[in-house]
Amino acid sequence: MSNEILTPREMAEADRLAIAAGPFTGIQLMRNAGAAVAAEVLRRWPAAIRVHVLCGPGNNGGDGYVVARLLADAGVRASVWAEGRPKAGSDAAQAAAECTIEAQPISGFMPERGDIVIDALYGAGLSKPLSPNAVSAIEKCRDARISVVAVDLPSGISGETGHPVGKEAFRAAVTVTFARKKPGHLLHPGRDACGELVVADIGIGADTVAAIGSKCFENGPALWRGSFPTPAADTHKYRRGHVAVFSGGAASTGAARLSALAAARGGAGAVTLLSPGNALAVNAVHLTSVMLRRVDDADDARAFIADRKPSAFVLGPGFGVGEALRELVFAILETAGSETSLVLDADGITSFEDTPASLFITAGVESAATLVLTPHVGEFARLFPGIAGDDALSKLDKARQAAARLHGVVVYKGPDTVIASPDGRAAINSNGTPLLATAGSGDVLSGIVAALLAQGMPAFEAACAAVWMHAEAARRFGPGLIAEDLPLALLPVLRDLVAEHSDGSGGLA
Ligand SMILES: NC(=O)C1=CN([C@@H]2O[C@H](COP(=O)(O)OP(=O)(O)OC[C@H]3O[C@@H](n4cnc5c(N)ncnc54)[C@H](OP(=O)(O)O)[C@@H]3O)[C@@H](O)[C@H]2O)[C@@H](O)CC1
Ligand SMILES: [K+]
Repeated sequence: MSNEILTPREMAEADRLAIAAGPFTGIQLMRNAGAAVAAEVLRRWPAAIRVHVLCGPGNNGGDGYVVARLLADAGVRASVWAEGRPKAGSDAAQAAAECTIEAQPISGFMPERGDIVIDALYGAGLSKPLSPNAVSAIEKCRDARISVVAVDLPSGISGETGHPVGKEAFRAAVTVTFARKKPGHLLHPGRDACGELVVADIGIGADTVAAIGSKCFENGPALWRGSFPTPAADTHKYRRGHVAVFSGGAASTGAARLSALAAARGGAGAVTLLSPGNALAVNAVHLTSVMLRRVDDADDARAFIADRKPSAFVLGPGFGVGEALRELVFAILETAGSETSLVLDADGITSFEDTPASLFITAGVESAATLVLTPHVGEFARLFPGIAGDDALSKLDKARQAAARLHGVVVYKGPDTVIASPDGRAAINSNGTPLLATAGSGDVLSGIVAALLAQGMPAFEAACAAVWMHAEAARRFGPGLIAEDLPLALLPVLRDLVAEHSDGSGGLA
C-alpha cells in the first residue's frame, strides 16, 4: 500500500529505520529530497530566472541548501536567505557546506514579482510560532504574488494537525513532501496552504513504512476495494441487503426519502421506509420501488425487525429530536442483533446531546447492532464536547477518540471528512468538494453507508467507501448539483468500481 499517512513523529521513525537499514545515509536521503524539489521547480518553471531559497536551522533547511546548489548548477540565479544556522556535524550542516552560495540573513529577503521562492524554513520540526522575520517573509511573498514551493510542508503549518502553530503560515503553489503524506497535508486549513501536493520517493521503502504500523490512510478505493460488494449471479433482492429508513412526521419526510433512494442506488436489494401514520399518505405519493410500512413507535419497530429482519437502518434525517428517537435507537441496538447496523445521523445525533453516555454504553454491548455515526462539526461537539474543545487534538485524533468512546464508527464530516473505527484505524478523505455543501447531501450519504452495510461490507470500509463515492459523484456531476441529483449521479461511479472489481484492473486510484 502507498496510502498510509504518517505523522511527523512516525516519519522521523521511518527516516531512522531507513538509515539503519541502508543503503542511504541521512545526508543521501537529504540530497534525494532536495533533488526531488529542484526537479519539480525546473519542471514547472523551466524558464525560472531568479529563485530565492529560505533555509531554516534544521533538516528542512538542509533540504533547502541542496535545492539551492542544484538550481545554481542548472544555471538558475539562486540566492539563499537563512534563519539560524544548522548545528555543527548535522546532515543539514553538511548540505550547507556543499552549497557554495553565500547565505544571507532572512531579514534582507526582498522578492520581486516573477521570482520563485522555495520555503525550506521549517517542516516536521516546527515547534513554535514563526519568528517576526519569517512572518515578514510570508507577507513579502503575498504582496508580490510570488509562487512559493514548500519543502515538506508550508512553514507555519503543523504536520500533525494541519493548523497553523502561530497566526501565520506560507501559502504554497506546490508542496513537495517525502515518502508519504502527513495529516497536515490533508486536514484543513493545511490542505489549502499546500497548494498542489507532490509526494516524492526519496528511497524510504514500502517495507520500512509498513514497519511503522500506521493505522491511518488516505481514503480511496485502494483502501476498501477488496470488500466492495458485487452481486453474485445467484443473488436475490434480500440477499443484496434490506435497508430500513425512518421517516419524520408529515411535514418532514423528504430527508428520509432521499436517504432511502440513495440506499437503493447504493445497491441495497430492498429498501423500506418506516413512516409514522400521519405521514403515510405523503410518503406513499412519492414512493415507487421503495416499500412503505407504518411504524409509530419502538414497539412497532421491534415488530418490524422480528418480521422482516432488515440488515441496516438509517435513523435521524428529518426525524425530529427527542425521546421517541432515543427509544427507537435502543430498540434497534438491543434487538436487531450484532449482524445488523444502524446509521445514526442528524437528529439521531442531537437527540443524545444531554445523555451521550446512554448511547455509548448501549452501543458497547457485544450483542448490539453496529453503530455508524455521521456528525458534522456542530453535531460532533454536541456528543463529544470535551474532545471537540481540545485544541491540541487534530481532527484525526478527535474522530479516533470519539470512535473509541462510541464503540462505533465515526464519520466526522466536513471538507476533510475523517472516518474512524473503534479499533484505531482511520482514514482522511481527500476528494471532497464544496458542491456537497447543499441541503440533503448528508441524508444521501447516510443512505449510501447503509446500502453498503446491508450488503455485508464491514462498517469502517462501508463508511470510507460511501464518503468517497458520495464526493466522487458530486465531482463528476459538477455545478448545479442538488441532493436529489446525487443518487443518480452515483451510477457512473458505481459502474467504474464494479468494472474495476470484476476485471481487477485497479483503474481507480
Ligand atoms: N524525516 C525524513 O524522512 C527526512 C526529512 N527531511 C527533512 O527534514 C525535515 C525535518 O527536520 P527537523 O526535524 O530538523 O525539523 P525542521 O522542520 O527542520 O525544524 C527544526 C529546527 O527548527 C527549529 N524551530 C522549529 N520551529 C521554529 C520556529 N517557529 N522558529 C524558529 N526555530 C524553529 C527547531 O528548534 P527547537 O524546536 O529545537 O528549538 C530546530 O532547530 C523534514 O521536514 C524534511 O524537510 C529530509 O531531509 C529527508 C528525510
Ligand atoms: K517548509
